[in-house]
Amino acid sequence: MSKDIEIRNLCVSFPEKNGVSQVVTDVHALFGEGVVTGLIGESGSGKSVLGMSILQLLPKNAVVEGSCMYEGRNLYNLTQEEMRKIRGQEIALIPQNPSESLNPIRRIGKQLIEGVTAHKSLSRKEARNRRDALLVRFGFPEPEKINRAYTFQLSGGMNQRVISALGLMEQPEWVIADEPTKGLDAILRRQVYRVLKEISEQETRGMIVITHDIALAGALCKRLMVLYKGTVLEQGETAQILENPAHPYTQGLIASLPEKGMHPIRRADPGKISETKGCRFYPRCPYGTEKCRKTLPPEIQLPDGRLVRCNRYAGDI
Ligand SMILES: Nc1ncnc2c1ncn2[C@@H]1O[C@H](COP(=O)(O)OP(=O)(O)OP(=O)(O)O)[C@@H](O)[C@H]1O
Ligand code: NI
Repeated sequence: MSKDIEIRNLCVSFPEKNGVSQVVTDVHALFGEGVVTGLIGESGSGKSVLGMSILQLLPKNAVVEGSCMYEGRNLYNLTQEEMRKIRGQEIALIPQNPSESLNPIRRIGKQLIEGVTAHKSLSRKEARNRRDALLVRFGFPEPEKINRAYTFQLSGGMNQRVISALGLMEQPEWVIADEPTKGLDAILRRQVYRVLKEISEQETRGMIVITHDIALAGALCKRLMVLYKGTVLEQGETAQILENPAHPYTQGLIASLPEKGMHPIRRADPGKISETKGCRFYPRCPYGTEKCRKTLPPEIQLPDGRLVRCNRYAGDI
């Protein structure tokens, strides 16, 4: 049975007072076994929504259409009971907001072993050993101090690392790490990167890393998916995308990196903002045409294998 995670035709919307707000539109993604895939894109592009959809962790009012196949089952159709068996043990999420996931009135050490002992995947002693070893790997040389602490006594960056350890406690087959290096200084970022790299090579079947940290994505991920306003504009091998971005948005994203001179992507043309039918990037695109304004470009495969959703590669403009 395939341990790939394959998303097809994913659309996610939220009902609003004046209609619906569609935040993910027709996403296809194959997260292959043995591959670390990075999801990159500006704030609000739908990275976390996509990640959370896999584990049915979106709020109840979210409307999720499409399929997410894993081991022959569509995860979007599983009951909460079936989903509970998958979360944490098969596929674990390291969430974006640690403070929402940690209990404010329980000591960190207890929280880290709770899930494992409830699922009986490890004995109490094994669970404590794994917890302490993970804490050391995530940059806490004296784990007993952290174990005794409460979440409010820790900094944002410390909580972020605690939540990474928590996500890995049950030795999941898959890890979805949402901004694992957020709030960390350069040294700790490198440390977290090294641990995730080791874990992806030694323990997991695959990993999805959601990040704004393109350096992290470049170092850790074999493949990248670039999201913009809920659509995937480019996906393929990391080296191809970073060295030779094809989509005008990816080109802009890379040109805005500090090492590339920090040239910001230009703002949306106010006259074009209301265009909603065509390419999502049309209002900001330096190459936008009438065709881009009117229709969502198809996903086009380039000779090197990557997929790009842009009319410039459709061959007829
Ligand atoms: N519960 C919700 N109700 C309504 N809209 C939502 C909800 N959750 C997310 N959204 C909207 O969905 C869009 C995508 O949000 P998402 O959190 O996935 O972005 P993101 O790419 O992870 O951004 P960031 O990098 O800031 O974390 C945003 O426009 C957001 O406002
Ligand atoms: Ni997010």
